[in-house]
Amino acid sequence: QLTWGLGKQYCLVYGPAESQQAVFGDVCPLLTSLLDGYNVCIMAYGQTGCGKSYTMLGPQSTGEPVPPWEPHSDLGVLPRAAGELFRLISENPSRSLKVDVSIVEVYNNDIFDLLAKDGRTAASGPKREALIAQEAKQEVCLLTREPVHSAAEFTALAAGSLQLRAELATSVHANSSRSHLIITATLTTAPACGSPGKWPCAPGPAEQQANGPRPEGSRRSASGGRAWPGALGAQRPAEQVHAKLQLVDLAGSECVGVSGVTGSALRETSFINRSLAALADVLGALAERRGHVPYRNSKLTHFLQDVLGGDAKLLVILCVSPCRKHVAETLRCLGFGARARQVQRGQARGGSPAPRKPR
Ligand SMILES: Nc1ncnc2c1ncn2[C@@H]1O[C@H](COP(=O)(O)OP(=O)(O)OP(=O)(O)O)[C@@H](O)[C@H]1O
Repeated sequence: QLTWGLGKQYCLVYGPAESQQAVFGDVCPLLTSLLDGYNVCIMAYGQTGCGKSYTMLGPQSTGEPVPPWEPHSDLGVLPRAAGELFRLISENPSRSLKVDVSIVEVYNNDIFDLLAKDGRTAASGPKREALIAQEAKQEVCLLTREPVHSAAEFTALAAGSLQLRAELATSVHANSSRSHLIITATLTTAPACGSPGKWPCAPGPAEQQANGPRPEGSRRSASGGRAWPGALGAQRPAEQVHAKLQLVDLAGSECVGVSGVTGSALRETSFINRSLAALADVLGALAERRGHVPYRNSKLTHFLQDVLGGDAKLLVILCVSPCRKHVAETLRCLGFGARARQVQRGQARGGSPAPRKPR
């Protein structure tokens, strides 16, 4: 694995024997930045079967029950980040930070809300496309948001949603993800509703009007009222978005000749490769500081527009195969990382973790 940190622009390299704990050791300072108010995105990119889901989610990336927390276990970035997030929140309870989680997959260039519930039974229903609404002439993606109160709740929610994620056995990987998975934790601060300490507040009539009707079955909660790319719901003015953490497990880039897919799987591969190419195009446009950045060429880049083009802290984890036969894909992956590294971000808004020396 190689990690490219945008903004600070540094690169760390991990060998095959490196532990998940060691990888997270270098990711962890970003959680402090999150609590400091930065938006943070951690994204895994690479060839199919190279360990993206393993790195991001751990061995339970196939939706198996989450093992108990142990620092030396194989837990991935997500459960570790969740643990660190709630540890940091508990250190300063006076800030009254609240965490809501939304989980989507981008499959065949459509966005699916993996937390959408069946309206009547409130149970996980069949996978449902995210609802799009028009708000102030902008498209807003209305997603289900689940409040979580502990790392265990956060991790269990993610593990449950993985069972809905599109997978397929290919000749390269038996559990190949066919979609991009985006897990977003939104941190909000307590609303200013006249009586300090009352949390949560019931929305007032004006606020309800501003929000409009909720999508059926949705438990949409507070949000910053963002436009489509980072857009995670309609605005509730009383609540302030403090920062947003996005964990992105991209579908793997794939050479059709090697993976041997046909039919609908071939169509999926084509969508995956096109969206990854669109992501590379966006990074290329940002790196060259072009006037037009083609975010709208794919739902993936449109959804991630906030973190790609904004002043969020973006960390790209490249997963590459050590096998000689995959050298072409490996070089492509490194090319993506090099492009990401050329993107100049805005000036940091505050203190940021010092980069460690490459190993
Ligand atoms: N560092 C590692 N240690 C042990 N096993 C690993 C490691 N990385 C990956 N694996 C194993 O390799 C297999 C493929 O990994 P994974 O599912 O994470 O690949 P992927 O890059 O997400 O693939 P795809 O893009 O096709 O979904 C899995 O069985 C996983 O458990």
